[in-house]
Amino acid sequence: MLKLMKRPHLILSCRTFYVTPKNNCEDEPIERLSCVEEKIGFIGDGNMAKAIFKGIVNKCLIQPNQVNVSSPYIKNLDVWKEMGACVSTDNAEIMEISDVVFLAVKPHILPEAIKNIEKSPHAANIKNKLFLSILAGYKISKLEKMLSCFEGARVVRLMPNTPMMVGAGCTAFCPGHGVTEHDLMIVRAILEATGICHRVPENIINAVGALSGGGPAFVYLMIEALSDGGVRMGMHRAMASKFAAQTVMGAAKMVLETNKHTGQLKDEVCSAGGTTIAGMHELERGRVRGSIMNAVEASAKRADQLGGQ
Ligand SMILES: NC(=O)C1=CN([C@@H]2O[C@H](COP(=O)(O)OP(=O)(O)OC[C@H]3O[C@@H](n4cnc5c(N)ncnc54)[C@H](OP(=O)(O)O)[C@@H]3O)[C@@H](O)[C@H]2O)C=CC1
Ligand SMILES: O=C(O)[C@@H]1CCC=N1
Repeated sequence: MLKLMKRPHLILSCRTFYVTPKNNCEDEPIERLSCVEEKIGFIGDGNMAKAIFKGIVNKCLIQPNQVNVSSPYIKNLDVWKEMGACVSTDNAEIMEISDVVFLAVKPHILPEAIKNIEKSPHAANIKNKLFLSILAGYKISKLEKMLSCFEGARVVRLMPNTPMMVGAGCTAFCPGHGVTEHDLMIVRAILEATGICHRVPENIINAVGALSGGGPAFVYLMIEALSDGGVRMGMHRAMASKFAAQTVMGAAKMVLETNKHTGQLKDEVCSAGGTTIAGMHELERGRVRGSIMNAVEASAKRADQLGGQ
């Protein structure tokens, strides 16, 4: 609260929530910001950076001109300029002019992306930055070591997903050393404006990445397969795809809003001797459950490899 006294505009825009801690969650009662005044930078301008940008701008948490973005090819940054962001091919410049810096490159690119920044003329002004890493696999200790050349650098490791773009994201985060209460307020403001988030211990972040970080891809495959099945049985593609997506969204809402066990919800659809149980039998024969569990396990193990653990 002491820090907020110096920032009266933030006190005016605070709401207080309490999130009940659950297994694997380390959520704390904390004041919430309804707008973020800091400059937000993205090192890397790919799919995930765009999803976060669109998600927070759509919710008016920030204005587009608060955002700075860098990546190697100026032509690729035109789309960001059109959206109102400030762009550069110089990662050091974007770090200098931003308060909060998303590290949004592919994991194997990070060393190259920050390699020469220390020697750049901008380096002296890269102080007291909050770095938000969305990189799969990279441990906080490794990131803190890589960024230790920047005075006052703090790191929060996040595992987001692309549905943040449409306000339906799902992110776990884990703060590193020296992260302040105000840093956490910024992190929560960004993540809650774009979906749900929970603070977790770092040792489960790779599991989260496998389930919800990459999970949308698994679900798109399922939607496509449902749609293909509908087409095979005579539906037109456009209708089949729309019905498949709406069905997945409806089923997800039932799980989230009825509080019923998924097994019970499944039983409520399967009539005795009916149509759905005939389809369920095929899915079980195809070992769909085991395949999905294996997919999550393989993704989590790959994240361990990417992080060199
Ligand atoms: N996609 C997802 O659903 C999720 C991704 N993540 C993580 O997010 C990170 C980014 O993934 P994603 O957005 O999918 O990847 P993308 O490939 O879409 O984006 C990476 C971006 O980094 C740019 N880039 C390449 N080299 C540099 C450099 N030296 N300096 C600055 N920028 C550079 C690329 O530019 P160019 O294309 O011109 O090479 C590209 O725009 C990854 O670490 C991933 O693990 C986490 C959760 C979900
Ligand atoms: O596929 C990947 O490596 C990234 C991390 C989670 C989702 N996409």
